Amino acid sequence: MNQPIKAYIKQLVQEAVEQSLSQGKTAISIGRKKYVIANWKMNQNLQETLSFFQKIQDEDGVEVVICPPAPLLLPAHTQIMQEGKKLSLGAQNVHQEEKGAYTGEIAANLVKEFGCQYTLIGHSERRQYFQEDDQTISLKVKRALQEGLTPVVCIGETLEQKHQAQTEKVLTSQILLALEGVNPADVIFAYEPVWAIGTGESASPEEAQKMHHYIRAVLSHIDKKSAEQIAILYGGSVNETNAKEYALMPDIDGVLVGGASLKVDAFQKIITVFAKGD
Ligand SMILES: O=C(CO)COP(=O)(O)O
Repeated sequence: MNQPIKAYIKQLVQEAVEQSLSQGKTAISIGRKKYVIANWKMNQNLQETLSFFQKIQDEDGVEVVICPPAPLLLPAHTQIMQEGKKLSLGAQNVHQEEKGAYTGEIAANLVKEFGCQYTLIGHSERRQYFQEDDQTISLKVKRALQEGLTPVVCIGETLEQKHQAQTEKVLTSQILLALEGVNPADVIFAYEPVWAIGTGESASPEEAQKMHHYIRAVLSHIDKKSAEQIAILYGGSVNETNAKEYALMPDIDGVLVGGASLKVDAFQKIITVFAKGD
């Protein structure tokens, strides 16, 4: 990273920390749309998917998005249409190019055609196992928007970065690079501390709120109005028992759920928590 960007990030971190500390609470915490998003990762087969969509119920006041593995998008879409439910679909990843010789990759326009309105971008598992860096993620965000998909950009620090007190710096850099050349209002962010994913060790609601507030403070440096509107979701070991505590936090606008989204009953309870509000 070049020096001017580094200096800019440092200045942003300082200002955002000060703003975050001085306000304590975000002024505008109501009126934002709520989201409950399921990330099935590489789980569920066709039969399990059809059965899930038969059983799961939409609820007013919350946008429910399911992100199944790519080959299950079309059957899921068909099932949702048949059931007439208000459920949305998201891809777990899309490629940054429109089309071409990229064996095994997934085109954004194709998932859109298969009924997706959303796509996850930059999940930590993509960053870790598929070497996705912030530059690639930035291109993917642009591609998703070009194809009419809403990107759900995943950001978060590793355990090592947390221990080195790097969290704010990491998040700031991830946010700035993801939003390069993009209208922030078109994006959803998911704060997923890497150390909390699939470990059963979730960030406490207070800890998550603090980071969400920080993320919103960084966003307000880019565009104050958008920052008040952007949904910031928490992800990392969310389940039907702890969801309520996150829902009570003013800067947490929903959750991105892995393991607990595979079980209809658990996931339905999480939807209800966010539909009812606090
Ligand atoms: O990675 C996640 C969602 O994208 C979180 O996974 P878990 O809910 O299984 O921790």
